Amino acid sequence: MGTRAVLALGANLGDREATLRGAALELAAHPRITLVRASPIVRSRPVGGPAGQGDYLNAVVEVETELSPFGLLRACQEVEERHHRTRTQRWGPRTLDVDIVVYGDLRLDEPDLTVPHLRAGTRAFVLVPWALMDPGATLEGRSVAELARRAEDLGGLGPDTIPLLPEDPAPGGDGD
Ligand SMILES: Nc1ncnc2c1ncn2[C@@H]1O[C@H](COP(=O)(O)OP(=O)(O)OP(=O)(O)O)[C@@H](O)[C@H]1O
Ligand SMILES: Nc1nc2c(c(=O)[nH]1)N=C(CO)CN2
Repeated sequence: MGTRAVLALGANLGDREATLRGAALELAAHPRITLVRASPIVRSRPVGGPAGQGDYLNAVVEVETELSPFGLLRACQEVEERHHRTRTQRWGPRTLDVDIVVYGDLRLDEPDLTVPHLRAGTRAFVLVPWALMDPGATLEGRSVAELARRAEDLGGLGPDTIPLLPEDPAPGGDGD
């Protein structure tokens, strides 16, 4: 029995939809990661960072994994790396971010890994798709849907959504 974890995906460069879909499928293809369910994609204005960046597409996925927290971080970074490689462009804004939002009930504060993710509880671009995927979800005992309502908004974008996966897994997710 693995651990349930929630991962946040974000992209604001290139073919953002294709990047998010590719990332979800690559995570699902990992031998020690099972994709349980996925949120729809939401659009949001960039939070922080330099001015003039394009809008983001964000989504979250729930996975079950036998990887350790650092093993899962590494798997996320491998997926990021694959999408950061742009042969024609110099280093620029990233095409893909994959963050660990929660890993079971674990609390960890290491130099390279903090879970739950430090800023997840205030980021609408994480909380809104998470609540859409799992209306009953909690983050450190608090309702994710409630946190999503209290977070800063998506910058005037959304709530129109785009499916992340061609065919969403059945509600509840554990159809095996
Ligand atoms: N929960 C986490 N998920 C992913 N990376 C994390 C986490 N906690 C700490 N990190 C560390 O953060 C680093 C990634 O920083 P990065 O430059 O991607 O931050 P960012 O995505 O720009 O900002 P933010 O952390 O606010 O999302 C990684 O090297 C990783 O070691
Ligand atoms: N809307 C939005 N803003 C961001 C995002 C993101 O994924 N979506 N990621 C960031 C760095 O992780 C910084 N700002």
